[in-house]
Amino acid sequence: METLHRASSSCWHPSSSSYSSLPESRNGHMRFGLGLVKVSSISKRTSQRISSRQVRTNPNSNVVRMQDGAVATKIAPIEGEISPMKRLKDGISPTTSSQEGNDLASFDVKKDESTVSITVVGASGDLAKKKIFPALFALYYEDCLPKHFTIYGYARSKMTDEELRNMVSKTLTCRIDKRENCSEKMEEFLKRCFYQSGQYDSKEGFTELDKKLREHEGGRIANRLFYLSIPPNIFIDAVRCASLSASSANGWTRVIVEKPFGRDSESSATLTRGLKQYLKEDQIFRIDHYLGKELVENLSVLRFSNLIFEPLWSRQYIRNVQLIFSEDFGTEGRGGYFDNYGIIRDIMQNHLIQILALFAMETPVSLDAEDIRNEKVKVLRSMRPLRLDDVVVGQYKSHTRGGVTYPGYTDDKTVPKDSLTPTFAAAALFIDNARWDGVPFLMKAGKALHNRRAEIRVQFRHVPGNLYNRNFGTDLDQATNELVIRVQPDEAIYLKINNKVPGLGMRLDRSTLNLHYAARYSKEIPDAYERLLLDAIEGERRLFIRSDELDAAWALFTPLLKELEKKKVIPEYYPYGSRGPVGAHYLAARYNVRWGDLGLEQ
Ligand SMILES: NC(=O)C1=CN([C@@H]2O[C@H](COP(=O)(O)OP(=O)(O)OC[C@H]3O[C@@H](n4cnc5c(N)ncnc54)[C@H](OP(=O)(O)O)[C@@H]3O)[C@@H](O)[C@H]2O)C=CC1
Ligand SMILES: O=C1O[C@H](COP(=O)(O)O)[C@@H](O)[C@H](O)[C@H]1O
Repeated sequence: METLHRASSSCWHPSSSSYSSLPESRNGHMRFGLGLVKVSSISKRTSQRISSRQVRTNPNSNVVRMQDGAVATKIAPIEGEISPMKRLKDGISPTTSSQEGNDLASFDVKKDESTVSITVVGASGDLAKKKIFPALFALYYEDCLPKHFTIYGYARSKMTDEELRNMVSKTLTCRIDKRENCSEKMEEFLKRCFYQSGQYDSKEGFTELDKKLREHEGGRIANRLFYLSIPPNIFIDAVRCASLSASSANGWTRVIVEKPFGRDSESSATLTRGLKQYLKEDQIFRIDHYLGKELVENLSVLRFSNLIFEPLWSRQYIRNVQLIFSEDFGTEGRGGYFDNYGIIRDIMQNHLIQILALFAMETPVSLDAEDIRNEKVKVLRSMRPLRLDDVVVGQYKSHTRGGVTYPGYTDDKTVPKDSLTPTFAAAALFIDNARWDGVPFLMKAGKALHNRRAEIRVQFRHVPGNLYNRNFGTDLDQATNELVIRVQPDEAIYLKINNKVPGLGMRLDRSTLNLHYAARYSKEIPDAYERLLLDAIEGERRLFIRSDELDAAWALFTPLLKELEKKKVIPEYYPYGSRGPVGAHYLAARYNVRWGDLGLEQ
């Protein structure tokens, strides 16, 4: 039996729909969540053991990966599985049909007959060099890319294939824990990278690209992924030209769109309308790279696969939730972009609100993308739009420390001297539904602060009638439990508890139950872009933003953003490298909240 994907223990990918123990076997096929799987390249002995293995599958992919790296193929559409016809209609690669000795139409993909071409539009840019090419190489190294794949860089800059390879090679690294054959793998990878120069609004440029892609595809089923790594004002031109001149004729065509998705509700709706002139919603993959971060993905696992958290996950036990993002560097080099957006659009309206939605959503019907996104939208639509009163904005100013002078935001040449753009914001948000009524969700995001960190802090209520109250002194808030999910750096999940200090007396102290990833797992954590690129290749939409989610998120922030601009609200200035404006503390105090990241022991 053919193996449809190079079996690899590391490319075991958390695609959505099933995460279950393996199902019963029938004629060599395993009952599997939404469909049947034919287990390929698995010995009889292995298949007997298989039921104890955990499996995940992607509803739009025929490839199913076992936890131990073996590979199986979904062969029959049952119980809501996407039919081969719908796959064709949706632009998902068609599959060949062969009877498999049962009454269900088999649709094994012949891997040799399909290719994936990934075109990085804006290949000469910062994001492409910093994130996209390195992530593609990491996927290649991990054997996660299909057998037939080609990578194209597309941009206006004149470059040869060799020059692109040279540029890309400077950005590639191997994981610390996996260096075997690294340079060999890099060479192989680079040979699969090519370049086409062209304008973003030029059908000719994309027609030329199409011609070259077709040569590489060699008559196979051609699946094409375009990654728009370009400034937003040219998104629509590029999509128009790519879709009209370089869409796949017989496979799927998907487009990854980078943020910003507009500046407010209106511009976002215009962008969506523009994209939908040329693409169907299910071809659009709006990326929010925070959704690809390991601990953000883990949020649902933490909540829904442990008994102890979900019962506490409501207003009944949670006093407040804090979403904190800080960077210890300014906007250096990106001031031009940033000044038009500011921290609320750059971080809060997307990364933090997405985390909040995942954190607060009800249990989805299943792990399918649409079920999860439906629940996220409900949360967003249950929230109150932000009021100016519930927001504090700040901007960093120059600061000299240890003989070094750190520039203020407006010292950047690309930023107007009188700019009021916030580089820091704190906000109190509320979800008006039964689960979260009255619970403040506090957000804080800032650049040029004292550290680089992204975390979720959940502060629990006081223990009613606590027998040990007198051991805590007067500050009872200090004695409540706090769950911290540290997204980065140094990923960890820890729970602050009260504990008796060993000894004959009765002294309590605060301790932590700590799941520190570096200590627990030896494997390096993949970059968010790796996960998201792999998802896009596999047609998994769970970690991408649907247009109604985007609309709901903008509806929360647009009135505030307009008011800030109309009233020309002056930001509170804070020194580069500080903890940010003190206004953030007053805001929190209004809701009886103390930021959890300020204490000595955090
Ligand atoms: N860089 C980052 O860390 C992040 C970026 N993003 C988003 O990703 C996208 C790409 O970002 P980034 O790589 O930093 O962008 P760049 O400014 O580096 O632009 C990418 C490429 O687009 C072309 N380009 C730049 N400006 C223009 C213009 N005015 N008109 C036409 N073409 C232009 C250039 O290529 P050429 O001249 O060769 O055509 C450039 O190399 C943007 O939407 C950005 O907002 C999102 C998150 C983080
Ligand atoms: O989207 C953005 O994210 C980065 C922070 O990403 P991280 O993965 O390095 O935490 C931020 O610096 C940038 O301003 C913003 O556009």
